[in-house]
Amino acid sequence: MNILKQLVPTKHRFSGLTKHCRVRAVTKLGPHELLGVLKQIEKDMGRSGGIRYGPRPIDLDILFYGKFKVHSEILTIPHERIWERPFVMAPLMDLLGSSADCDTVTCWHSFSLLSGGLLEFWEKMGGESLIGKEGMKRVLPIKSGLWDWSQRTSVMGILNVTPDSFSDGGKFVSVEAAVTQARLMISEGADMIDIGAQSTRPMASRISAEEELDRLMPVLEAVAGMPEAEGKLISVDTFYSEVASEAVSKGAHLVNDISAGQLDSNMLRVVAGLKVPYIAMHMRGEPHTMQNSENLQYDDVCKQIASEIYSRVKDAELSGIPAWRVIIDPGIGFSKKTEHNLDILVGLPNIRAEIARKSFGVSHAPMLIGPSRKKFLGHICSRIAADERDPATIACVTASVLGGANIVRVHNVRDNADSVKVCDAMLKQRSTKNLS
Ligand SMILES: Nc1ncnc2c1ncn2[C@@H]1O[C@H](COP(=O)(O)OP(=O)(O)OP(=O)(O)O)[C@@H](O)[C@H]1O
Ligand SMILES: Nc1nc2c(c(=O)[nH]1)N=C(CO)CN2
Ligand SMILES: [Mg+2]
Repeated sequence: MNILKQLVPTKHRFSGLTKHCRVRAVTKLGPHELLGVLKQIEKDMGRSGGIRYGPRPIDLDILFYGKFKVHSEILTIPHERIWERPFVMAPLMDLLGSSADCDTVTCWHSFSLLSGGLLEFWEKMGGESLIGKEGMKRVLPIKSGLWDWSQRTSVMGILNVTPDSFSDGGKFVSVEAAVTQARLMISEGADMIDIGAQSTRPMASRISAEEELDRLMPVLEAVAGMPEAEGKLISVDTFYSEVASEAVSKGAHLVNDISAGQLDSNMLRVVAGLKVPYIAMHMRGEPHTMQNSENLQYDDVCKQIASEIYSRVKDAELSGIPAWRVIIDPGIGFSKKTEHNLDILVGLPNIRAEIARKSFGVSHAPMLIGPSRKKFLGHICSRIAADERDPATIACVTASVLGGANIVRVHNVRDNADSVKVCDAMLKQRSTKNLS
């Protein structure tokens, strides 16, 4: 397996009856040497003889080799059957973006013999409409299984164990109160519980990782141990690597980082080692400075958020977190004015389209939206008390799900779960109609 360890699996988010994975990597091996090594790996993994094109434990093929074409008795590059196989094309597309970013990729496009390159070829094959069919779906490895996040929208219930959160500060600090709230949210339909022990509202003063851990751990352990939490996911809302690491060792399944790695230089490396999904949220500055005027300058908010999130995901990849483990979040209320939050809520498809210019893989990442009870809703609806902002939150959740969000982070699970169900039913109806 040595060679596979050297290779960096760039993006793979697909599963079906078989798992299909594409890897883009650098190697010193020549094409025939590489084929020899791949054949040896297949053999070591138990593939011997067997039916051509039939079931097998593993099949390693070379699709492209830089800009080269190879044609020998034992090797043809580009691989001859790329063009007839949606299960090859789909993950291959996720390695690309809509604009070719180097000569090699331009060359791969030219191999398709179409002026629109691989993109046109994929569209002709059926494109995005093939996902969900042909045994292909987008999934995220989580806990011990695969989470098929594209089938329906997930509801993340917020559990703040902070004395100073803007909406529910102080309410769930005791372990009993926190467990009761987690149990209630699960009974109301929460798929995940996001536990946070540090308030990140504007101007919140920062507490240390030690203090955060002291607040978090008793609650996390109690929630993780609840029989009702069986089959549910627990995320930890933290920007500290130490907290993320400790929390995952005690039962958290994913890390939710409002800073996308910018507030703790060890965060990305640590999360890479934890091998759990990572929520990378867009924010400029830190909670103390995010609403400063320099952090609120946008020409085109969706475009800039897309490009800034993409940079964070790229950093995460370079630190060892594969892009397919990343969940993206445009960060409602973080370094945003009311108008920016509204631009995001109506512009989620634009954010994805903008990311797609760089990487189809990242543009198809699960997207989380967290508008719950935020201040801009208070401004729009003249609701000073945060817990009066639930109807306004539902409006945002509705727009988000219809715009392509896959996870909504909310305080009031009961009412938002209904909104999500209706939106999912509408989306299903829309896709059925598009097919007919
Ligand atoms: N680009 C390529 N990548 C891998 N093998 C190739 C390539 N071009 C030609 N071959 C040859 O094809 C032979 C059979 O391939 P393999 O054993 O992978 O069959 P298969 O897996 O049933 O077919 P496929 O990979 O198309 O599904 C290999 O031994 C190899 O010599
Ligand atoms: N991923 C994510 N995490 C958060 C968010 C949010 O919008 N997204 N909002 C918060 C403040 O309420 C705290 N944490
Ligand atoms: Mg093969």
